[in-house]
Amino acid sequence: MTLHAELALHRAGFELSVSLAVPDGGVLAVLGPNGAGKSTVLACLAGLVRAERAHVRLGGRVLDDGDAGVHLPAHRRGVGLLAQNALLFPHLSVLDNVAFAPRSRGVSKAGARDVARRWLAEVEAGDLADRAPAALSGGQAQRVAIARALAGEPELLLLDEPLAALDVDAAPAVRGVLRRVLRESGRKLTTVLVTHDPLDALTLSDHVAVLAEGHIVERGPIREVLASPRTAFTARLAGVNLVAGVAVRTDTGAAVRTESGLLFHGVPARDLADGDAAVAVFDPGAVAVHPRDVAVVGSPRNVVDAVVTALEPHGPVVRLRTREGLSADLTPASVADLALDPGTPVRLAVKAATVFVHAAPQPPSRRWGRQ
Ligand SMILES: Nc1ncnc2c1ncn2[C@@H]1O[C@H](COP(=O)(O)OP(=O)(O)OP(=O)(O)O)[C@@H](O)[C@H]1O
Repeated sequence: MTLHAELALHRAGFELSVSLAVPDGGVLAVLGPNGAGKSTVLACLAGLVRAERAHVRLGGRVLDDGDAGVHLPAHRRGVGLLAQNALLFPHLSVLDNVAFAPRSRGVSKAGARDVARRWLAEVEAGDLADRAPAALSGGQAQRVAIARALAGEPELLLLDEPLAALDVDAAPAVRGVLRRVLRESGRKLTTVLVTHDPLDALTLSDHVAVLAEGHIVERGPIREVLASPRTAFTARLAGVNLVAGVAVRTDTGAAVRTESGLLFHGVPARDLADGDAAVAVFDPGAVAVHPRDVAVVGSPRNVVDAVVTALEPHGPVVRLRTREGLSADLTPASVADLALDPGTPVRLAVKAATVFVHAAPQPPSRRWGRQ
């Protein structure tokens, strides 16, 4: 079922205003920093929190229509919610936990158990049917919780950080199960997934919406959003550098002027206009690191003084992080040659040809100001 939702509410120091659409069978990942409003969006969709302005439609059904005073209770929404923790009923066996949802829809006890067995097999937990929840590992319990959510035959599945509580050994298997049940051909399950983990977003979803301070600041196919990040949050997810400011046209292309007056030169996107909020995006591999006291050779357009804060292994290279928020990738040999340590002052150089300048979202306060 296609989901259309428009939600707005405010709390002390927090305003939420989002509209989102997920096509029939689509998986939308909602990403964003702590406190951005991700769980609040899910709670509104699940009917657990009542937004001040709410229009939510699932296929032909209206779940919320603030103007008409419609607010369906959670149990009448046809929505399955899977949280970080499995939250199984401790006094019921695994089989009866999963059978609970079809039972509540009026299916006979034997029929509900058949449905439960089918779903347990689907999540590779058929052999756990007779266990008590207390006798399950975290990964097993979460698989059972997936089966329980799906046995209710929801039209909309809401996943709130479904892998976050699992250890690194258990998460991949459960991710694999989720991926399979979400992608199963012929199943038209519309899903909204809240996650902090870009890997979950990449492996489980088709589209992504990035939420910041209660507003969607980026959205689109996940690979496109990560390829052209417009906010620091998405840049960090994508592992690239991002410098924010205002677009300035130059003789050779464009630059971003930062709040401190620094100009960052690069190749402009086609739709960029002077004065737009803009970001300069570049790969840590494109950043050359020099000692502070030696003149930079060649003619890179962008030269920034920085101070090393951390050196981290990153595959075959070492990722250098700086107090100024920029990262650079170096070989271990260069780190040794340059005698780099936290606290070392350095000079970073980036060629304009490796920097992409494109429009950024307006800060929420400015957007509000215009409405
Ligand atoms: N029950 C509540 N009562 C009052 N304020 C709340 C409540 N729940 C959340 N908030 C506030 O609403 C804002 C959005 O919180 P929400 O939990 O939706 O963010 P989130 O993006 O899910 O964050 P996280 O990634 O940390 O889980 C935050 O400012 C939070 O402090």
